[in-house]
Amino acid sequence: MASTRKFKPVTHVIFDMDGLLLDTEDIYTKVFEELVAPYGHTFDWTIKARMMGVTPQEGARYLIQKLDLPITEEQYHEWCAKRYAELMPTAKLLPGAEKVVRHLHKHKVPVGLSTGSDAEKFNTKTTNHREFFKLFDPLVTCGSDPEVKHGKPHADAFLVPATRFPDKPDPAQCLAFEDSPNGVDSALNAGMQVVMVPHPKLDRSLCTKGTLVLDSLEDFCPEEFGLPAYDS
Ligand SMILES: O=c1[nH]cc([C@@H]2O[C@H](COP(=O)(O)O)[C@@H](O)[C@H]2O)c(=O)[nH]1
Ligand SMILES: [Mg+2]
Repeated sequence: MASTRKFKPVTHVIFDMDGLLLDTEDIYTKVFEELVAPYGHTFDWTIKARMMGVTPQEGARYLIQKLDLPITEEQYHEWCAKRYAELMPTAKLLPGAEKVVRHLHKHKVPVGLSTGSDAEKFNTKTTNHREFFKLFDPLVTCGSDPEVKHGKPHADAFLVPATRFPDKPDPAQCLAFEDSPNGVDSALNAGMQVVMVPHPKLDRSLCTKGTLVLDSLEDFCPEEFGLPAYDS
């Protein structure tokens, strides 16, 4: 059979979370629009594209500085935490997320996760998806993991999870899935191939560096990266 493989074969997979597995980016947009409006600012996709994927600490520093907000980082985090608690548990899994993760897990493909979030916010977001997120090991929350010194777009956001797989794969054996430019940069800096599944509203000129760019996880063909094909 003609090889359906189009890319270098991989043996391990590391998924991003926000905006890739979990539909949280529109919630983030809503929270940040509410945060900046009282100061006469709008939270637009130019700013959002720069923030997606970074740790909460980085995000706070960036937004306060970029819009010269008259609030402290503590006030930013306090306000956001309150709105996340109210809104994030309603986040649904994105189309195709469950299918691809359960398929890889069933075929014993090691599946990890790396999110810019910290452990506390991760728990809030996954309130209604506890069983599903047990499928990921290793699971790295860059915002609170002492080994992650920088986080996305730096390589450590993907190198740290790669080193935590028991069989210690070479980063080139790992395939990353991301929705943000920072996340794609992080995976590429780590020497990994990366499938980008960008938000419909993300400027497509920022989506040119992914090994493969898809509109949805539902369009992913595992065999193109040497992974087990879906059972027909
Ligand atoms: O509009 C935004 N979306 C997302 C983030 C940040 O990106 C992280 C999502 O990371 P990831 O996509 O790697 O799961 C969130 O924890 C948050 O810190 C942000 O600052 N602003
Ligand atoms: Mg993301």
